[in-house]
Amino acid sequence: MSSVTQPLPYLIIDFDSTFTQVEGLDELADIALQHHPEREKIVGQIRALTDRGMSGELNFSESLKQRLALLEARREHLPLLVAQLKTKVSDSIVRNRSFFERFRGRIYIVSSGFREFIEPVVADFDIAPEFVLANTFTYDAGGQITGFDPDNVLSRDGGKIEQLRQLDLAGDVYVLGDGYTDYQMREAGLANRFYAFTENVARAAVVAQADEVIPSFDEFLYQNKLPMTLSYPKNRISVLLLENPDARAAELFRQEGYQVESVPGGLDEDELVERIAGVSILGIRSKTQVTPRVLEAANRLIAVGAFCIGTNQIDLVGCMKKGVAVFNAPFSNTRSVVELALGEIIVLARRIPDKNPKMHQGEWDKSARGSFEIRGKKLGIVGYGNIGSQLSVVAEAVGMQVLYYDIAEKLQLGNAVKCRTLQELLQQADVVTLHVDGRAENKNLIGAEEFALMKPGAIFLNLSRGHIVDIPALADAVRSGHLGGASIDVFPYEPKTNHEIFESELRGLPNVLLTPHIGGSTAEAQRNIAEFVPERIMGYVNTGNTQQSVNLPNIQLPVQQAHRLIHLHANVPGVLASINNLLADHQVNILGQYLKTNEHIGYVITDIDKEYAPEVIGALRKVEHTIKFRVLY
Ligand SMILES: NC(=O)C1=CN([C@@H]2O[C@H](COP(=O)(O)OP(=O)(O)OC[C@H]3O[C@@H](n4cnc5c(N)ncnc54)[C@H](O)[C@@H]3O)[C@@H](O)[C@H]2O)C=CC1
Ligand SMILES: O=C(O)C(=O)COP(=O)(O)O
Repeated sequence: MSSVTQPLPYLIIDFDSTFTQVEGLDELADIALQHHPEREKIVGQIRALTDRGMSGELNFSESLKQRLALLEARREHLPLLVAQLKTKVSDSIVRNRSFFERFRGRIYIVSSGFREFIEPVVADFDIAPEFVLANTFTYDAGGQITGFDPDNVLSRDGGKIEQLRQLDLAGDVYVLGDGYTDYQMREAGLANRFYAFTENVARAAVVAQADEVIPSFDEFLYQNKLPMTLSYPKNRISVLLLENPDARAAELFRQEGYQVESVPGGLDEDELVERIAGVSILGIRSKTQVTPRVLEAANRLIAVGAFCIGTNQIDLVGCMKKGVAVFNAPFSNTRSVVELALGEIIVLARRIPDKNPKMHQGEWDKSARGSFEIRGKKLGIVGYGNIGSQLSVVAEAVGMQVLYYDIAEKLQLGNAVKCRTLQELLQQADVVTLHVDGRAENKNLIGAEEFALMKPGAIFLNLSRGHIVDIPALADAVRSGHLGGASIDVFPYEPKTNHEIFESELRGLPNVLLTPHIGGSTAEAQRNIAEFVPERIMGYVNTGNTQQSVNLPNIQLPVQQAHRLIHLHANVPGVLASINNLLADHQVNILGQYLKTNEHIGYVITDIDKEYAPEVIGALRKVEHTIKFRVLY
């Protein structure tokens, strides 16, 4: 509920690459040269000239003259251009359309572009022709654009300065633009402030001169306490991505208007403590530990995205108590792990890990010794969750008999047989594969005793978490020949980057297949994860929806009505009553309310009418036991 406290300054807004995402003349060239054999070359030349003009490298009228000469455009191309530009208005301008309508008469478009295409585009935003100051084209008798009206001040060097001087505006003047000529109005003392608008293009020479750099129009409105469509500028949401999630993740966050930074590889605790201040969204994979110390240093964290399945690396309760939502991708790489597990079972059953290196050394070792089919063999799945149960289906399809053991009651798929104890499973299975989650209690779930229970010659797989298996005990079981082979994808310590050496006593053991934690590393899985997690996080930021959050009470919310109050609080009696009493005292009309609690926190969402006194918000922030509070509109 921002309210305008002072008269709006005059806003001088540039058109090309500010009001719209693109340069009008570049687009016109695209249209006019559509069937020209050298179209790409000429469009490229025009773009280069635009850039040189915008960054101050080439004087403006020269750049304009050269561009128009290359253009070969005609009058009938202009309606096409206008239609195209209407679809390319900058997102944050479109979002705040009502601002332009409300402040009609205070906003000028001052542009070295051309009135013929600017006027109809900005008319949709209630900007009248007399508030558009721009060049005009000249045409020959046949309708070909021949140049520009040289009497127009805007066609000359320093044209914007002269134009603004002629306007002689009384009161504060703020200029918003992406080009050097926009800054020059401020330099000439005709504007009080220059805002470099970087939503579409950021030019270093321009940014360097700006009073403020605004990655969106929302940011301008927010800084000046002006009414805006969003409750918070998205460009203020900063994302830190670690461990190389698929590039699609950064792309989606950027499209949303967030500021994204990526660090290849992982960061250790100290490094992350250093980096986390100011970060709103942290994206990690299985390696990065989000510890209590990291959370203590996280002063703006809204959400953590685990771009994987496992979340044992995250202090989930600590996040919850801080009101930080954690989301993962619970099924995006399930199939990838299953396929790898199945392949490994076959590869180990044929002793390929021994045979393959020999072949590379030139040694021909043809023999059936120790090799067997997997058809009819017993596969023991420990942990019958999403991966375990999917593997069960696929393994039966290739003729294996499936046994499983899970601490939770699970739906038995196909002909799988449930074991009542882990020991029962270990004693019967020809192949034992681990798919439990990485909870701390599972540390060393499989050690010397468990290996001893397995059948002689049994094959063992771990694609779950490294700490589940006692590695020295596994190495002994392989060395002694008790195990027929093993395939290990996850390790108690895993290198932070691809440049670090992998150390393990499993290296060099017979019929042992070692993989660098790649169970979920397929193009399909990584792409799916990179879409799934950002979508959940952006949904949470935009609507408060916590569905599929792994640590906050899950509420799937209906479409927001008017304004939405989002309140996370310690789960102690009386908080909901305090909120509702406060709303009642201020006569706020509640349109809908949704509450869910768990043992630590309560999550309450209240949709209210738009009309309320602004002090309600301040009072709600102060409700005792509040962890996080925000308003969405
Ligand atoms: N190698 C890799 O690249 C990947 C590894 N993973 C790991 O696989 C794990 C499992 O993934 P999902 O099947 O999706 O998880 P899930 O949560 O659906 O299944 C885990 C199952 O293990 C059971 N469980 C936990 N502790 C147990 C124990 N001590 N004994 C028997 N059962 C136990 C749970 O009750 C649950 O049914 C993940 O938590 C992750 O650590 C996941 C994806 C890729
Ligand atoms: O999904 C998981 O839990 C995994 O173990 C995969 O982890 P990663 O994304 O490869 O670090």
